[in-house]
Amino acid sequence: MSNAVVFWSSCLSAFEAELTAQQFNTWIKPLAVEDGGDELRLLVPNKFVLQWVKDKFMARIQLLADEFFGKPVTIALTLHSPRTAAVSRKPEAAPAPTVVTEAVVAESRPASITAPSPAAEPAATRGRPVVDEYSRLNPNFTFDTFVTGKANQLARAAALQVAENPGVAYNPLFVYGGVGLGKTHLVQAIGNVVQQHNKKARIRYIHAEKYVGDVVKAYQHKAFEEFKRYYHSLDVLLIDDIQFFSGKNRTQEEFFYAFNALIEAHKQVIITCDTFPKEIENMEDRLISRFGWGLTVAIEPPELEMRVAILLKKAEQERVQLDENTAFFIAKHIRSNVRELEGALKRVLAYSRFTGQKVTLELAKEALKDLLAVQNRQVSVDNIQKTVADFYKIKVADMYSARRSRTIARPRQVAMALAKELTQLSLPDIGEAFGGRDHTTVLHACRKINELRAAEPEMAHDFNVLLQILKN
Ligand SMILES: Nc1ncnc2c1ncn2[C@@H]1O[C@H](COP(=O)(O)OP(=O)(O)OP(=O)(O)O)[C@@H](O)[C@H]1O
Repeated sequence: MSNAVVFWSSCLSAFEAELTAQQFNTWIKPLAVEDGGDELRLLVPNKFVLQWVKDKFMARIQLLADEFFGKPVTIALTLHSPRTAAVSRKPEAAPAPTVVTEAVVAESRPASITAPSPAAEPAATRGRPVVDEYSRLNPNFTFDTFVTGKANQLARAAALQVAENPGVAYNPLFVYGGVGLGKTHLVQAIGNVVQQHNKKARIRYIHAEKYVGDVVKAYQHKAFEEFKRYYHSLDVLLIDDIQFFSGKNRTQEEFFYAFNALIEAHKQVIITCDTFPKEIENMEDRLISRFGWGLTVAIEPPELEMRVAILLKKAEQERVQLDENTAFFIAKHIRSNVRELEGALKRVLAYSRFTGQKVTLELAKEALKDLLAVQNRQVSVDNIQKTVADFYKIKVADMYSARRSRTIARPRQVAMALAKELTQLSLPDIGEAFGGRDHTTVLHACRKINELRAAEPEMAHDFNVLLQILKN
């Protein structure tokens, strides 16, 4: 199909205009085009994107293609990515040879860190497992109890795929997002489904800090062989908050071998983290690059309606009647993360039990009075301006100045978006606090920052960090 590239570039422009930046960057930008003779071949990086593009965008692409070429065009969606090679079941598509080489090197590490013979094992530790076999899955962390919204729908869809096809769909699955946004819940939901489908599956959920502890134990007991045997024999390894590996070189090395062994054997690895892989500090490059082999998905802070839905769901689980007005009140005031939202609801329910009164809006206001007072006191526009100026190393005065250079204007927009998110002020009020700017400028800033948060992991990260600082 000649002119395939020209067509694709016009198609990209059309989609860029029609979709949000997040949709465009997630679904359309990763595609490439190839001249397939009689047909047009669209190269897709993984099965997940393939299915989504097929369902949501194919009709539009077909229309654009027929228009461009002036005749009906056959379009083939084809999987094409080094990553898909790494996760394919086919033996020839196993991970790159370097992995095998490095795994072999692991076997011949210095004697001081390899397992001693049983006779050399200290009597006190003989027979004591270096890693306990208990798989700590919380049975309440299921897909059914996980409320879905824009903030987590992609992560949830990917998690479901992995739960249905462990070791095949995306390996590893890397879920990242701020504190208390449901990462642990979601990955444990995967573990629970896999366990239900296969009672014998060896599933290990472990918090990264505990894994570091296991490495230390293996050191102390000179039992790295046992450690390795255990971790390399799993069917599913769920490792939570991997940012805790930062700067822990020996742990990273051990995890590298476990990771390679599992991926090579088509066993599922699922990782959570508080940031995008490339932003994890003091983490070996070879690990960071491997984190991106499968699928990396974000969980964003939930928007208002989703927070309300979560509250209603939690109340239902507690068999408590919660009306929407009260749920909206709580959700409007507790914006930082789901854990805090849950905490606020628990407080309301405890207050209701304690006083023997039904849960009403009045009761919620009373129960959360202290919490909200602290919150309102803390988050003022002044506070936001100062925090953001410190964060980006600019002067606080630039928050109200007329300067328009990018290094000043962008942090100012971030501060405006934070003011919208964290205070009850109206857009004109916020404009006023930023040097008498028009409310449309504030609106534009909020939209722009939301777009950037969706499109650029760095902005999403900065914004979340600032939210956490301001809420604490
Ligand atoms: N979408 C959701 N639906 C229902 N409950 C949720 C949702 N998101 C989070 N929660 C609940 O919020 C609480 C905190 O979630 P979780 O522990 O999974 O967060 P996290 O992202 O792993 O946090 P951390 O970074 O601190 O490890 C849990 O009780 C969880 O059930």
